[in-house]
Amino acid sequence: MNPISIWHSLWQLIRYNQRLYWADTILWLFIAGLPALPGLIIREFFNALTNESSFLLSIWGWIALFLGIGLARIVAIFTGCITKTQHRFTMSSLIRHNLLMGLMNRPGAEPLTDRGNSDRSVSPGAIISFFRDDAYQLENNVVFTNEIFGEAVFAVGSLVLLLSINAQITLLVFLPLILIIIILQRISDRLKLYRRASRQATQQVTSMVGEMFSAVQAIKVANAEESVLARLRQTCDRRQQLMVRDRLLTAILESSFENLVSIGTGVILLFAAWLMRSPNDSLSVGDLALFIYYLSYITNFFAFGGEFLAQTKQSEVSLERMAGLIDSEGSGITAHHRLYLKPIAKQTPKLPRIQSLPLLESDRLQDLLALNLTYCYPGTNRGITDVSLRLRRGSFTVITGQVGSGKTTLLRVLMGLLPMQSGEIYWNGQKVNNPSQFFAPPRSAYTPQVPQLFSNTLRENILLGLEKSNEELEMAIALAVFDRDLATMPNGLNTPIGVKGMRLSGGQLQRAATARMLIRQPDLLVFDDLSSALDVETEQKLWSRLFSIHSANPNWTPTYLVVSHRRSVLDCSDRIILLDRGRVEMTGTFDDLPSTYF
Ligand SMILES: Nc1ncnc2c1ncn2[C@@H]1O[C@H](COP(=O)(O)OP(=O)(O)OP(=O)(O)O)[C@@H](O)[C@H]1O
Repeated sequence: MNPISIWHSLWQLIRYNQRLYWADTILWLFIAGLPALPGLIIREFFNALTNESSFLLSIWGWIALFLGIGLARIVAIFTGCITKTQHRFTMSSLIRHNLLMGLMNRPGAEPLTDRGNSDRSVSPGAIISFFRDDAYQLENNVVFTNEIFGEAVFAVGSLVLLLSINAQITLLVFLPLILIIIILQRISDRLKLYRRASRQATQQVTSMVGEMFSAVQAIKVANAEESVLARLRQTCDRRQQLMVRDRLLTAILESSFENLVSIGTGVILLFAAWLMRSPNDSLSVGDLALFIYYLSYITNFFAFGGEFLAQTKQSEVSLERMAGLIDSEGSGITAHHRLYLKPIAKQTPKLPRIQSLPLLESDRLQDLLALNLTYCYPGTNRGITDVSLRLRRGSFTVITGQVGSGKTTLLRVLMGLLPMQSGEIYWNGQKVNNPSQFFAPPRSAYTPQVPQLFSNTLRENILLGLEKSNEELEMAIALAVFDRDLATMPNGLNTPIGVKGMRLSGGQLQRAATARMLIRQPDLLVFDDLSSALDVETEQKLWSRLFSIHSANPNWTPTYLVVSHRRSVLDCSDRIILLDRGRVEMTGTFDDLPSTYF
């Protein structure tokens, strides 16, 4: 994988909305540049006092001129705030969008890891620090570029002006710059090291808070409140130390740059004063005033530039972290995608409709072949090895085996939810190169042992943004044997089901997830052990409704792949795959199962 270039990434971000970027840049040029005008006025004013200027104004004229410039700057600042806010929001939205898309495109059951941190696993709680802090860091860095651009333009202008007044003194301004560059070079590794450590410490805290909240019951049952809190305190203390170290280094650097340029300015002015005392001095009082005024433009730019470079080093850490999380190059974080944000003074664009397009006839499942699928969980020899299977259109295949024999792993590898380490999958004879994107509705749908539902209404959970008629919704609910349960809910489909569906029973959760699956009318229906949450009668009813799909709807011929231990399910299967310690022990029918199985 190519190393990530922060400069290239910043350029990619700048290019995303160039109109907005340049509008903001021009406004910030005004904001940075308007204070330069008083410098010229000051020169004329002082020269007028010593009769060296032909630009004569009354005292009110001078005041009006200053006020006019001040007013223009206020207007520029207000307008600049609008463009700046929009630009900031656009930048962080793009980064967060890409981060989210990267996470969505990963094999869904693979644990999240931080490649930049020895492949340590990242808990869902810790993701916050990537989305919040790292995205913000990059956003800050991009918007800094147009401010620094404005500063640079005026610094160069000032430099030219000062060189024309006195080149000797002007060249002295480069002394602080040289020192700033030396300091930055020496400190850049440490800057990155401290930033990485503080980000990881934040990640540990958010991760622990997330785990604690999702395990409140377990903590209480174990009477472990004190020790969990002590551990949290320890993690927070460590974060505090690392954050202080990181912030302190940044603050020391910033103040060093500012002090360096201030001291440099002092030295230059002393030198200028000394020059003015010499008999062949060519510096007028107005020139000196102008010199003092414009000198700060150049020196401030150096201090600002130093801070910008230090910030860029820290952004490099953020970029590496985010790219490591989604296992992509840095370009994945800054890739251009449409965002549907509200533009300034325009209506918010409409989001595209989510439609489930029917499969082409040629794409419908006729034959699914998986050859030698192998996957071992990281750091273990557990998982599945060399598992092959074949599914024909309309068939009913059951995967069975002892607890821990690899049934769930096999389904996940086949569906692309875990990345296979070796093996091949063919859909109608065509090789499937990216199972995680291929095995999705309307080709296939999967209900895991513990389905994930969201804190929303039942309708939203089943549709997940899909546009379907009420009849289709009702049909999917009836097929999933959820109709009776629904009839007892006063708000029907508009019933909120609570966080992760906690207001539903285990069986209701599983059947709601089944309805979510069926409304998409997939060709391949994959279930992981429905019997874990359903009683025998409900499960039987569910199977009889699922098997009636084709007769009720001849355009839909589902193929079934299920994990089950239940005799009744095994008995009506076309094919059984018996797994043992991650390998296929037997492929056959119910009668072929070894007598020791039951
Ligand atoms: N995330 C994981 N990390 C490490 N090992 C795992 C992980 N998940 C499962 N395993 C191990 O992989 C093996 C297969 O697990 P799997 O969940 O596929 O079995 P299973 O047959 O579906 O079990 P069950 O009948 O309990 O659902 C087991 O030995 C299990 O301990």
